[in-house]
Amino acid sequence: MKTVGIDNGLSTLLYGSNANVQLSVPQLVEKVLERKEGTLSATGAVLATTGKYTGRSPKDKFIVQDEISKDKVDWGKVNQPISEDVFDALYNKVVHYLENKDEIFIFKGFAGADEKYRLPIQVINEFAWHNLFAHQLFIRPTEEEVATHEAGFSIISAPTFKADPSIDKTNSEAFILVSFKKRIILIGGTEYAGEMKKSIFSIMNYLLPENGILPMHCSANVGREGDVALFFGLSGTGKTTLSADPNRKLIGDDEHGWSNTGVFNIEGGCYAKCIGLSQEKEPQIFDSIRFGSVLENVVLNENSRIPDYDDSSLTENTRAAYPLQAMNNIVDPSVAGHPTTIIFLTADATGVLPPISKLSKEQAMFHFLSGYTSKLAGTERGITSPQATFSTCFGSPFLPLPATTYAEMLGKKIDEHNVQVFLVNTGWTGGEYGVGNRMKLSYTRSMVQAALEGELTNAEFQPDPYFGVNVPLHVTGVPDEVLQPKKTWTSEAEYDKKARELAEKFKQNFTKFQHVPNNILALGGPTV
Ligand SMILES: Nc1ncnc2c1ncn2[C@@H]1O[C@H](COP(=O)(O)OP(=O)(O)O)[C@@H](O)[C@H]1O
Ligand SMILES: C=C(OP(=O)(O)O)C(=O)O
Ligand SMILES: [Mn+2]
Repeated sequence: MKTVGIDNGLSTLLYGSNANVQLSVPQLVEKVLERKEGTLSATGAVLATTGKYTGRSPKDKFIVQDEISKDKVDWGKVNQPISEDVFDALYNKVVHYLENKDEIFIFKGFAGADEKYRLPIQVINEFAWHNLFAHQLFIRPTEEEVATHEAGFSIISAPTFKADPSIDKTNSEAFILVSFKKRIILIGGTEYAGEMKKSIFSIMNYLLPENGILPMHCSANVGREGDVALFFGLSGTGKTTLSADPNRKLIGDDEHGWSNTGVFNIEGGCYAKCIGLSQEKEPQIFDSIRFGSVLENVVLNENSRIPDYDDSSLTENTRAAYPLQAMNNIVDPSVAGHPTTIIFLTADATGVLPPISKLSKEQAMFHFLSGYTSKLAGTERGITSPQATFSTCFGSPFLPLPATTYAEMLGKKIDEHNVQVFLVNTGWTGGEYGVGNRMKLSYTRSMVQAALEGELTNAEFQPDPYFGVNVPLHVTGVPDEVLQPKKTWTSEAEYDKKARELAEKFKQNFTKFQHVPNNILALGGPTV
């Protein structure tokens, strides 16, 4: 990908005497312990807590509105504008702040596993553990690549620098600012490491389409026959969990690009939610949490240093960050062919969407643009129980361009490669949130397996009475009644009421897509 070398006054940070450049994992672990930023778990993972900000803070995220971004970005609540002056003033303060620290940490690497499209990035951190996170999550360069590395985008992260909204014109003490002109992401006031990875994803969502590549908020894996599957979904819907499959090689757990030759991971590591994690239910993830992994807001037993994954006292959004290489079943480098199956994951808190259904082309476009799901507890600030949301492309917080840009690209690719698309509800069953329960993970896994291994190709289907999507009557490993939401509710009348309400919400939400062809709603939307 085309890149520009940036200096932008960064040289005082990059070449300052306090700069620790490209430390190795063990060196970073030592730094974390020496600086008392974190502690060590029984398996050698580094544990850090993040204080007040234990999830992303969307209200504190801004994009600089300048001549480059002005007419491209889909401005609004997700992509809030700030002026160049505001950015520059904060930028100068943060650089000055970091110049005066005893030590800072710099990682150079890449975003994008396909060498043709990769973006050289550098991450400049106040915290050693954040730099370790960058090392684990982004793509590591070889020694030769470091020597010639010229960053095309930089993250500067100074969590202990707090903005003053009245002077700095931010929303709070925390800020995540992106300048496409200066090619800088400036983060302050928050210690949540996820801001770094998701802001690189956000800029890739801006840059990749310029090269004809579709960026996607999805996980990806590949089966024995080379069959690639994508799992789109908002946070907590199961991208990471369901893509870690002993029968399939992992490509990546969260962010991918789809080029003319196939899909590639944007990252080099995974960032798994680990609340309730157990070796029995999620062995691949559990066993990847080893030396140098980062555990964020996980509580350890004081003595044994064994993580208590059931402890949500710091947040529901506890996380583990580890490199792909920590898993034993991966594609390396994370590049593969065109997908044959796409799964849209939704966590429906109303419990009316069927747990698995097959979508027509129009239904696929309708559901991709709708992006109906729930925000689950913890990932975003202020969310403490599932909250229904329509998140375009199953990733609206990360999309600088209009949703239709991505949807049109996806539609073309689905046609061109004859991809089958399923909608999988990993959310509630037997009633809405509070009454019913979350779908059993083992059932969801069986449904996914059926979709990926051809069991559903010639299966018997019945259209859902409200959404028209095709629901299979049988799936190996799943009781038949689980497949029909109505049969799982104690009151059929209650189910009908909720389903109708949700269908209405879908239609209401879709009115925002004025320029989308009518047949998408007519043929792809609710049937009531
Ligand atoms: N039926 C289900 N399908 C997928 N995940 C489930 C299911 N039921 C519970 N979970 C839990 O929900 C969480 C999904 O998180 P994760 O896979 O990290 O989501 P994402 O990667 O999309 O953010 C995990 O903690 C997983 O154990
Ligand atoms: C890290 C995040 O998402 P995911 O759960 O999809 O990894 C996030 O949304 O901050
Ligand atoms: Mn994930």
